[in-house]
Amino acid sequence: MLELKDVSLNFRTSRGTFDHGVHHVLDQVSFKLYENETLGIIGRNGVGKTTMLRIMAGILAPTAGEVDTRPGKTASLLTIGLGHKVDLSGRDNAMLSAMLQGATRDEALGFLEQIKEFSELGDSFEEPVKTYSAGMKSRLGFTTALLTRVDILLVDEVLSVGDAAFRQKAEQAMKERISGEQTVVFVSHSDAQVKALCDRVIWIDEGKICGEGEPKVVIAKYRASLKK
Ligand SMILES: Nc1ncnc2c1ncn2[C@@H]1O[C@H](COP(=O)(O)OP(=O)(O)OP(=O)(O)O)[C@@H](O)[C@H]1O
Repeated sequence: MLELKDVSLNFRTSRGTFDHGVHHVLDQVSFKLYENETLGIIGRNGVGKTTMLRIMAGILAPTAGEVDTRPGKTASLLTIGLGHKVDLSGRDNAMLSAMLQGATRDEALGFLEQIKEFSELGDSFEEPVKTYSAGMKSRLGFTTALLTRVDILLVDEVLSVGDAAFRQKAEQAMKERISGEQTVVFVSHSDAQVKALCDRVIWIDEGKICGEGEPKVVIAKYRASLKK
């Protein structure tokens, strides 16, 4: 479905702490994403998980290496608050996001009432997003992405926000979506979520893949490494 071949990513930085102002985030990372699987990506803060998702979504170009996506397949990144136009209402943002994720205008219009209902935003759906709390923004972002269809869903930490009731509902909805014919890459710091949702896990550290395979096994190795 999608393959990373020897992908490296460097960021230029003004800080002198990195090698000559270059921060090497990913170093020749290669893996394949298979159709209908849910692949988890785990690792410490700042190791490059979000960066990897952004490369897979085509938002960032790798410094070296290649990303091959099967022709005609769309990948969409689901993150909180990214891309909201804050002066527009929740409804207009939902419409825009749905269309950006490949829905036609008529399809997007058809989604709006479902998005309003699932997100439980009520009358706030018609208010500008700049008046929303973080939890309200996450409800809008999550619901919009949940209801639109993409071939590869790239999910970045979206299940960790919102209040307990919405989180439970979001997890359940994500589970249903994943159990169907959906290819997913899932970044999360929650072991329970990764174990519940993922078929396979990749553990990233120091720019490289440190472990790969069965979620339970890889998570145990990752957790043990943190205690050293
Ligand atoms: N636009 C940028 N310019 C410079 N450095 C960046 C940029 N984006 C990310 N970085 C750096 O790249 C590294 C990887 O960041 P990334 O957000 O991918 O990590 P992460 O594994 O998703 O972290 P977390 O678990 O905290 O969300 C970090 O050290 C970060 O500071």
